[in-house]
Amino acid sequence: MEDTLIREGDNLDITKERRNATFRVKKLAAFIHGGEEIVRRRKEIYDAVEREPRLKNSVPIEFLAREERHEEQARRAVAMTDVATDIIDGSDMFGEGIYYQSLIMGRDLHSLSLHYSMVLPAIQNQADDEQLDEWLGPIISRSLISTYAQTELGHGTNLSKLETTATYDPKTQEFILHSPTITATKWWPGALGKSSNYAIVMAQLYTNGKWHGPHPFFVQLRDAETHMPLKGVTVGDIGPKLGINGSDNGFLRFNNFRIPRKTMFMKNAKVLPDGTYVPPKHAKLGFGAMVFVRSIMIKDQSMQLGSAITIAVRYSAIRRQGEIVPNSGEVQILDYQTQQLRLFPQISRTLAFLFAAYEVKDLYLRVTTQLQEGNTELLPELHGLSSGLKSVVSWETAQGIEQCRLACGGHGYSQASAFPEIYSYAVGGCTYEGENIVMLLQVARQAFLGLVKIVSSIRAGTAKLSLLTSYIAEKQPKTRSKFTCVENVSAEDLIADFEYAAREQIFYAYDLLKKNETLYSTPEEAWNKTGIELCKASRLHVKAFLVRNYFNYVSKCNDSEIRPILDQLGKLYALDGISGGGVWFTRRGYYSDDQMATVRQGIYSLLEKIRPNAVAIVDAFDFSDRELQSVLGRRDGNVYENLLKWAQQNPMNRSEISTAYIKHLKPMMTEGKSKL
Ligand SMILES: CCCCCCCCCCC/C=C/C(=O)SCCNC(=O)CCNC(=O)[C@H](O)C(C)(C)COP(=O)(O)OP(=O)(O)OC[C@H]1O[C@@H](n2cnc3c(N)ncnc32)[C@H](O)[C@@H]1OP(=O)(O)O
Ligand SMILES: Cc1cc2nc3c(=O)[nH]c(=O)nc-3n(C[C@H](O)[C@H](O)[C@H](O)COP(=O)(O)OP(=O)(O)OC[C@H]3O[C@@H](n4cnc5c(N)ncnc54)[C@H](O)[C@@H]3O)c2cc1C
Repeated sequence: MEDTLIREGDNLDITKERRNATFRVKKLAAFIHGGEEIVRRRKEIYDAVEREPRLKNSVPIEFLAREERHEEQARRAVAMTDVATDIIDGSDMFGEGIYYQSLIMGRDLHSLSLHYSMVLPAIQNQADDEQLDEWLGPIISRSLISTYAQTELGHGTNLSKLETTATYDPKTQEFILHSPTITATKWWPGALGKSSNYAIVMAQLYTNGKWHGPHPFFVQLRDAETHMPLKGVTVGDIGPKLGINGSDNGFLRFNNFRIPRKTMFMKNAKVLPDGTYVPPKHAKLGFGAMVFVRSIMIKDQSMQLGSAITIAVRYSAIRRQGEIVPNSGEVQILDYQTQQLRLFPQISRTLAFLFAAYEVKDLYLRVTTQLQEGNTELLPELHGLSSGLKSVVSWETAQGIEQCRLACGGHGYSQASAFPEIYSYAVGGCTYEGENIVMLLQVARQAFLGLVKIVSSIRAGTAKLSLLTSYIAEKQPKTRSKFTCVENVSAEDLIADFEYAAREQIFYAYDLLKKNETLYSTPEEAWNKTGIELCKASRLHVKAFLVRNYFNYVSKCNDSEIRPILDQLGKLYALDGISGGGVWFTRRGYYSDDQMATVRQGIYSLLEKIRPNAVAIVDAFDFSDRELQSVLGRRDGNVYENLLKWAQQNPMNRSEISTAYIKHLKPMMTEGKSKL
């Protein structure tokens, strides 16, 4: 990171903000990113990317039409991966990988996204030794391009009802892949339409007349030389989307397409030459690629929210609009209390999500090590943590980005702000890798070792609880929340408040489920009728995790310069959650009306404390202008002159007279004149 973010020629308001900060940005950046060495590496990577001519992003992506964008993103993806090993540690997908990619690709996916984010981890973790030998080389050398083809027109969430079949033929030792209906068409896979010549295909496995559920196969789709689809394969692009239009998300159909036996991933489940099926140690090991992306996307999402809030805070520091005291001059919009309430909680959320991303990364790595030793014990915990975080984080990120956009008024609506790109990219995370509500229901059913199962075992006194769930077994306090005022409240008290709310709702949802089981004829119907309350329980459970994890992470910081800032942001995160959560905290009088009013006072006082440091805090997220790609969020704060430049470089302004005028408007006006 740069020694100082202040330069000659910068906007005076933003410079003053930086000069008045009470801490050194470098220190906070080091804490946020996990140490000085990591920040130093970020700078090294940034410089290397800037030096590399092939990584120059000269075309402003937002002015490109879909096909041009797809082509430009393919060019960037190839250049990025050509030089990656000279610049980053490619094994660190959670850290250097995400950062490096964001510098080059911006907020978009591309021809190689799925190749690296799903296929590579699937091959590393689900291929047997022979398959690994055969597939890993071409994946790494990029002599083939691959994707992950699971979702179909008719089914995405419910994997057990996927319709694509893989029927084993022992005579030829082949599987026959087939799409029996229109709804069996694979639909959505990234880079499937035009880029990939291989795909992991999820298909229902049949051997010797028996069904064994969905299994992954590594399938060649296009000719290695001509890139034409192979006979029996129909493939194409599904068309423009809300975002990620650099990616050719595709459709795919098979017509009795034969593939060799060893194209089925065989580290876990196996089909022997005679068709005998050998089941895996854990039924869901074949879903590992999804768990990987759910784990990695938490950091990506927090960085999207972080870039949105950096843009909004910097812009709010240079934008002057209206007067607080009449005739005393227009104020920076950052001085409005309402603006602060819109923005500062997004700073806290970014940090809470980032610190949670560090935790899920650690768990993912532990589970991967365990799985290599054949131990599946921690898999359900990872499934729960990654599914729950994925849901809550992607939802709050999308809402937070939208608040940042609104907080920038009209300019927030322009592509020059970058908000449309950030939002349309990030909000995809609410849907892909498991629709958020569905994932919350998984949390209720299974996550953190199964909230629902936990409740019954706690009541029976037989619960085996992990660190993430042990609070559920604690007795609800009979007394009120200990909250008296923001100055005195401790991290432990705030964590206790969130655990109270989560515990209350978990037991409430459990009791309702049990009641519904007596009212409805099947447990599944009872489950459906309890769905809303179960989702609320999951959300509160995840929020309690986020608060606990935030304060645990921050407790490692002993630096008197930055610790107060982290404490203020943590308190704001928690108090904003309590104030917004209302009813969850007032149940059984746990929070009184007076306490709630004091919470709100506490928030106002935190906003005031954070205000002088707001620009410096977002500076510490360490986003370069290259990453932000936002005229509003420029480091130098020189927004207005650059908005004008941005508009002037717009291809529509290349000529004074537009074709729309020549073809349509001029004839109309001429005709109008003739009628005068
Ligand atoms: C460098 C920058 C990187 C940034 C990242 C950006 C890259 C983004 C690229 C985006 C690409 C997107 C790709 C995709 O979207 S791929 C398709 C993803 N699809 C889904 O996620 C589908 C969602 N559905 C499911 O996961 C399952 O069907 C569902 C979990 C909903 C149910 O599964 P199923 O019906 O098979 O199982 P049951 O409900 O019967 O449950 C049985 C038990 O198994 C447990 N379970 C389920 N899944 C798992 C798992 N993965 N691991 C461990 N355990 C699992 C489940 O909880 C049940 O447990 P219990 O019986 O104990 O209750
Ligand atoms: C940007 C993007 C990229 C993608 N990339 C890929 C890819 O590379 N490969 C791939 O295979 N797929 C990909 N997908 C597909 C994605 O994984 C699915 O869209 C996602 O899993 C949701 O499934 P669905 O579309 O079937 O939604 P549906 O399941 O039809 O969901 C529709 C609604 O029904 C509700 N619902 C569904 N089931 C239940 C239930 N059991 N209980 C309660 N409510 C329920 C949902 O909550 C939701 O509100 C991508 C999708 C997007 C948007």
